[in-house]
Amino acid sequence: MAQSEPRPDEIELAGVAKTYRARGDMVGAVRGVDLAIASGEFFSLLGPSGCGKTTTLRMIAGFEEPTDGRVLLHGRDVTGVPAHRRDVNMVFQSYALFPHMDVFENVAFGLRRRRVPKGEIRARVGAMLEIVDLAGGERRRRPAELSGGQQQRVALARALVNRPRALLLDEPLGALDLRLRQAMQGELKRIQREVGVTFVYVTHDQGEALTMSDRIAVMNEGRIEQLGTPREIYERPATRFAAEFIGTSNLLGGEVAEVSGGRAVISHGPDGHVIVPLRPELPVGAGDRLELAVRPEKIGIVPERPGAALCGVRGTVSEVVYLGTSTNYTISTATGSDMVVFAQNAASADGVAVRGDTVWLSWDPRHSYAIGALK
Ligand SMILES: Nc1ncnc2c1ncn2[C@@H]1O[C@H](COP(=O)(O)OP(=O)(O)OP(=O)(O)O)[C@@H](O)[C@H]1O
Repeated sequence: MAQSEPRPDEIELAGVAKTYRARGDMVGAVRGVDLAIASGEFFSLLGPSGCGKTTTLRMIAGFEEPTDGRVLLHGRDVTGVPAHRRDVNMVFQSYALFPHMDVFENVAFGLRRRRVPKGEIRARVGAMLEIVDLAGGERRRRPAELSGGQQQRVALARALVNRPRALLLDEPLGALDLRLRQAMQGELKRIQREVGVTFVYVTHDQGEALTMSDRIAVMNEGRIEQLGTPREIYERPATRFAAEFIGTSNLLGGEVAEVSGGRAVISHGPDGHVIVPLRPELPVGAGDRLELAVRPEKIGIVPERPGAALCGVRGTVSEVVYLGTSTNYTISTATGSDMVVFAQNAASADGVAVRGDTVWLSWDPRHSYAIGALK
């Protein structure tokens, strides 16, 4: 069989920057973003408020023009091409549904405007309402007669019925309460898989990005701090910002006592030590000061000092919070800093430790990751 041509990336940003002028000040909203999103990918832009996610999305849509750099859609340079001539659609947090039209007409609107034949409209809208699970009596209701989640699904159906090559979603679940938001996360993912359209998803919710995305770009102050799969980003955060923004991290630091076999050993307190695998892009020698992180669920609480092959940090239990399936422990360590441990409440884990106990924290060095030099 002949090998198929590699498909061009669906969306490509090359050196894209956006500077706004606001009351005489120049605001660097996006500061040189390079990324390539593949066809059919569920791609998230994740970061805190003001980091430039929405501006990046609006430049892909064509609602904003970059100050610098180029936007390519399906291999074609569309910088300067107006939004309505780009083969992408956007879904807003506010849904922007027509209040006087019922569900069917809201979804059919774009097709009617493009003078698609009536029979085809009926078939396409009907099929789309099936996909978003609104094919029953809801199809004749107006937006005000629908729940938030149902309105969200109408907005989604309306955007997808035009068969865009990519759908851009700006915090689409932001207006929903927690339970509905979690239910809709699963729904959105299912719909995306079913229609096979590229999704670019903006969110400041790390849990949402981790559960839904094929890949995530973590943004901070207009730049991409890290780009990778949810697992890569969670297990190997490249920077202190990524380590702290996504999940909970214990940050430790100190002077490197020894480097061997691609690992650095750092003393911790009078009798503890931490071992950390080194990354090629982060060269470190004995005497350098290094910061590293370890996730709370990777750490075990043990009564005795662990062997030299494991990391071992001594401390006193200062807080125990029982959460049903797990217990969170806070440990004041010998260097005075606090560490957090999440322990599953398995049958064998009953009463691991109580407040005031002196314990050892132990973990496999594979779970320590170096995040940068310490000043
Ligand atoms: N039209 C504008 N004029 C001036 N500054 C703007 C404009 N739009 C956005 N900004 C600024 O650009 C920066 C990035 O904004 P952007 O909306 O892209 O961030 P965001 O990550 O989407 O934030 P949020 O999650 O709060 O929506 C912010 O500092 C914002 O104040």
